[in-house]
Amino acid sequence: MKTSHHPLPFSFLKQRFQAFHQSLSIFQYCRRAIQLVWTTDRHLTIGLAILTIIAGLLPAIVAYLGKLIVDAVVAAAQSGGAAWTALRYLGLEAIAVALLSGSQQGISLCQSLLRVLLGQKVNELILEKALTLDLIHFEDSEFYDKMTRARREASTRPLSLVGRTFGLVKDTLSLVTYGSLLLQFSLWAVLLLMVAGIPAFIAETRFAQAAFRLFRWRAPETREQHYLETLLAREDFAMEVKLYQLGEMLLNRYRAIFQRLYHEDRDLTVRRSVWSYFLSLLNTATFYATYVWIVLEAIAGRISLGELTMYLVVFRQGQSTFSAILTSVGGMYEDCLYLSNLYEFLEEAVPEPTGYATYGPLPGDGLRFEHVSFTYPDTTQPALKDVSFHLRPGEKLAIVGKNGSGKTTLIKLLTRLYTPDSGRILLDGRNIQDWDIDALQRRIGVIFQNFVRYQFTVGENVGVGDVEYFEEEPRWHVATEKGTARSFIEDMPEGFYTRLGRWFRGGRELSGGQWQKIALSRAFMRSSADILVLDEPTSAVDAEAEVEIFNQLRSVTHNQMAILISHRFSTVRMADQIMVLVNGEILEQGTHAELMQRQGHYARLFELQAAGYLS
Ligand SMILES: Nc1ncnc2c1ncn2[C@@H]1O[C@H](COP(=O)(O)OP(=O)(O)OP(=O)(O)O)[C@@H](O)[C@H]1O
Repeated sequence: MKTSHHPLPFSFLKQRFQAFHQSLSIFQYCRRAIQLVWTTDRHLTIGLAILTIIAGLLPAIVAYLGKLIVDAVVAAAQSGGAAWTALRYLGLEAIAVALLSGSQQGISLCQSLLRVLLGQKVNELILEKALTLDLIHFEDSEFYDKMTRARREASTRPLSLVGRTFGLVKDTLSLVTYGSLLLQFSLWAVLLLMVAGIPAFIAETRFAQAAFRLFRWRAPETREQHYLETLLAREDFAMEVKLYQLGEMLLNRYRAIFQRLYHEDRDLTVRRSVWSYFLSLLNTATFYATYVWIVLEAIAGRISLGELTMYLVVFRQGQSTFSAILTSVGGMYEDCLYLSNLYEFLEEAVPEPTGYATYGPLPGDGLRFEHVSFTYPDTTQPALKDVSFHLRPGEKLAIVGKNGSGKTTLIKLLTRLYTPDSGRILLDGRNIQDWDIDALQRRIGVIFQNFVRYQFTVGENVGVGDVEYFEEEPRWHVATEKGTARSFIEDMPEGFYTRLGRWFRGGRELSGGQWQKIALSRAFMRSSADILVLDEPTSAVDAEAEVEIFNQLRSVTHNQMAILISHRFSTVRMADQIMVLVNGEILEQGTHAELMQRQGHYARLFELQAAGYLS
């Protein structure tokens, strides 16, 4: 016996329904886009709404006036009466048409203004969000893609969505008024009008989904393309790209990515346009079928000549309005998908600030690392293992170790750019995680190896060390004096007001060592800081300048703690404590004399370097 059990169709239907429901839920972004526009500029939004309603109602009025004109003309011609009635209608129609084009112009004016404001607003939102993020986010490529996607498209999408939403309202109003005129002819004609457009709508939505999927998949390729563009077109890369003759190779890579993306794009665009043509044929067929019908009705004398013209206009325009509505909905779907990406980025969870303390229970205790370990996300090898040390106010600590031994990582943990996996870092007896992040960072002046070369003036390049006093020239003087940069700055034609870098007109380039002195001055700018961290601050300066910098460092930082990372043992030896890191672990720790006496790793490296200098 056969049982008629059909689980398949049911689950299939359920699946389709869920997919449909999911498709609809994407439209929640319309509300958010309108909110966004509303908060951007209320007046323009209200103006846009009013003009939209006017532009929606007028076309049907024009069509109706057209009918009145034809009927009045026919009546006047048949009875030989005056032409006044027809001319009056004609005048009214002219006014209505003028109003219609005025309202359309107004809509495009409001939209142009809103586009600029909205683009700025969304970009600001994205940048504000970027400010709140952790360094970990920036190093996460998936997250980075999300941000790139958000920045690339989303600043134009919200307005497009709002424009389409308003367009939809306008078209719907027109359609309802057309429909009520057409209803006098036949309910079937109204239904025909609607049914013929539905396939086009389904096709549009599908293609919109496909386009968005492509856009999402492609984020890494697009990012690579941007990166190649930067390599090829930016001044700081130009020298190496030229000397190694990388240009052609990079350009070929750039082209190859373009070709791949273009082929995918082309396939989708071709398919979209073929479908759209065939579906429009369906519309044309419906139109002519109805045309025949209306003409036959007119010949049979069941409708007037004026009605004939009005129905034809209404049907043709109704049909195009209806497909415009469907296309808007398809386009809105696409916009919403893009916007979902923007909001996904804006709503990315931001770590809550953990601490609020602005001072510690043991002022004067200095800095302590207690069994600190840390592994970078997505890596297995710990970058730091069980690191402990104590640095008292006024003491100088030098860290030495091979490349990749964890020196910079230690600084990143101290400045809370990352959080240790285990162990504690204490400042004035309080865990730095419990400190208010701003208060903590104000106490630390850092220069990293890859410090930023801002394309600002010299003074501002120093000033960024303490934003509170960013533009205070006397402070620039003090800081550059300490950083041994003052003399060469004063030799420049515009002194502290010389613009650095080549991006802007009149910019001047500095040598590597000069830049390093600027960065050093930047760290000294933070006069409230009592921990000074210098990550290879002298790698690019000459030997004489190095001695000067360190004598300076000693004399100007006698109350401050300093952590110095350096590969030059001639400067390292001047520190109160020296720490040797190997694979993230402390191998040796002590003063220069102690470590030399131990005849260990440090002593060996020191002698090796001294021999190098002597030979
Ligand atoms: N952002 C990061 N993500 C993952 N791993 C990292 C990251 N930064 C550094 N590392 C790894 O952590 C280890 C320690 O790096 P760190 O930058 O602390 O070394 P370093 O001692 O400062 O080296 P150098 O002398 O070359 O400046 C290295 O193995 C490095 O590959």
